[in-house]
Amino acid sequence: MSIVAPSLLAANFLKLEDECKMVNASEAEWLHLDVMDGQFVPNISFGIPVIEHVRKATTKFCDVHLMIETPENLVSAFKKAGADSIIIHYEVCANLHRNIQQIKELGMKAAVAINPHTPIFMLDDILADLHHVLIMTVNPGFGGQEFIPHSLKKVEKLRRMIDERKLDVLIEVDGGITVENAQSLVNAGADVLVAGNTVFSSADPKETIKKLKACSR
Ligand SMILES: O=C(CO)[C@@H](O)[C@H](O)COP(=O)(O)O
Repeated sequence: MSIVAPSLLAANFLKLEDECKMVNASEAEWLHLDVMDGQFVPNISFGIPVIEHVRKATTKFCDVHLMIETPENLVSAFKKAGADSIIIHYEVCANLHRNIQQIKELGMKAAVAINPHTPIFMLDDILADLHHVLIMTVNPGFGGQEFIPHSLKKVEKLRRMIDERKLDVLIEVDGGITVENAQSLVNAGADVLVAGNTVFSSADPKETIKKLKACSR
């Protein structure tokens, strides 16, 4: 069974409480929260005050994906807002090891995201310090984009790297995940499926979450 993480970016922002209730009542274990700064990615989403409110409405593990520059300046504010895990981008962190330690010292699970152009081997010396790795399967910044097929190979490579070293690191995939392609990602080695539009634009979101969750290796 996979871990499903609905991405709130695709929710109806006028009805966030209802959207959280729907996720609470579903089989999803995580809620994925996309924070964008308009600098690292060409879009702005939501930030700390929204996450503080969502935290009160959700019973799920809050997985906060920081698509921002200098994430280290805001990590403790996101902890206060209720984050359970923080994902920072490999591409913006000159002191990645230090930044990961900072997240862990604050009592959160630490994760690194890599963009479609960043090879898996860049994670070689940080992998053992992570709770999960987020492989971006679209270019970050927008929901509703098409899955980049090459990502499957990256998931396979990372799975091999984790298994060969007998590490306990989860692989999360994010972007263009659908009920149709989810099983192939899980076969390749993914553990956590982030899904925005597939869930929130679905006629029956809870049933869609159930179908994603049923994907297993
Ligand atoms: O981080 C991002 C986009 O930058 C994702 O989390 C999207 O929110 C996924 O949306 P869908 O592709 O599933 O609609």
